[in-house]
Amino acid sequence: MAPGALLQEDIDRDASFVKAMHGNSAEQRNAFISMLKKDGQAHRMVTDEYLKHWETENTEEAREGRKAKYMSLVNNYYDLATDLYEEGWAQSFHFCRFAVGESLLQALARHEHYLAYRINIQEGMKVLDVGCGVGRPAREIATFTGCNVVGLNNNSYQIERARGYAKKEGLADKVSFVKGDFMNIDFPENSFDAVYAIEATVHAPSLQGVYEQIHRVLKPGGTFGVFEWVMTDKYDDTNPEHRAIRLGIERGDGIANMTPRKHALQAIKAAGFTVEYEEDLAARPDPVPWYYPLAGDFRHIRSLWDLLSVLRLTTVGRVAMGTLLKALETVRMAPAGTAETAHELSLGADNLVAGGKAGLFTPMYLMIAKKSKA
Ligand SMILES: CC(C)=CCC[C@@H](C)[C@H]1CC[C@H]2C3=C(CC[C@]12C)[C@@]1(C)CC[C@H](O)C[C@@H]1CC3
Repeated sequence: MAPGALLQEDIDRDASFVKAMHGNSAEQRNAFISMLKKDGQAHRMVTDEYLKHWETENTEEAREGRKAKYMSLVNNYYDLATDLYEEGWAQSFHFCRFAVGESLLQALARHEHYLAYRINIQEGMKVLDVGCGVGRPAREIATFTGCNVVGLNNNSYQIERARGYAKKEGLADKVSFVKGDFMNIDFPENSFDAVYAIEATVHAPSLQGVYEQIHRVLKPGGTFGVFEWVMTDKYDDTNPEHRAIRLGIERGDGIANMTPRKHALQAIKAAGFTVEYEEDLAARPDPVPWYYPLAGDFRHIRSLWDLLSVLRLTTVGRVAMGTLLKALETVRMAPAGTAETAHELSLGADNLVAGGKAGLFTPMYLMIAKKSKA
């Protein structure tokens, strides 16, 4: 089956799972309470569905299977992970560089401002955010630049939460959210002045496919900027340890197929873009590495608040969270499968840190690309 071609049964099953599982929990602003308000049986089914994608071995054939099912894989993943992300990290579902003494929230916002600056977003522009999560970057960039952002996302639960936050923050006239598949973007060609994607297009079954869609909806002369998740040039596909890290990241982060950096660069060019700039920002000699909160490196902590936030993200903090969730599951206060999901995310985090430390993986391969004027 061609990437982007979806099985109707997957779409229907996803829609009924979402309705049954989330109920009205998207309206609850506190993510931890949202997590407790899921339907237990539906949550268990979605957890099992997600884990089923990983029953096959670490082969390219198995990846082809996951690529064909990317939509249910990614939707299952975010149906399970969204509340945990918000609770344990922030409403910005991405990594960032850190300046010395900078808090996580400051650094996340700065990373978003940097991309907006690199693609030259100006006041009043119409901008597309591809894979917008619960919309924190869209709200930040709209506020920072005065542009109007449309967030595209295929996860209904995230869309509902994104709309709720925009309304609450009085930004509903500046940002809007549309449910849709980034492999088949449902906007006319030449619709947007600029497009950005922050750590989202890695979920696509084909980078060229998603970049082609972005190219189509971007106005001639417009700029696309992306922070891509890729394996770096140091990654050796014949090395079993490297392959295990790649698979661990894919499984822990809802990714059907993560590709090497060179492939991403070829894909954006093949999609019709002229690449103006490309750089792995993780390769800069920063004093504080991007993975420090997950690695629990206490040398970089500057305040009590930093300590409290980072403690929760370390292996010990993650195990403590898993234990709490298991206890809540036992007394039926948390839906079945919550602790298992937290465990999967935690294993993924260990692989992200291992990949980051070894320089095999980057979540911030920056590409700035233009659509020609003609
Ligand atoms: C999946 C993609 C493409 C991007 C998301 C990047 C990050 C925001 C996440 C990657 C690993 C995540 C983990 C958590 C929060 C969000 C991430 C950092 C937790 C800390 C959430 C709380 C859980 O108990 C443990 C998670 C570990 C992984």
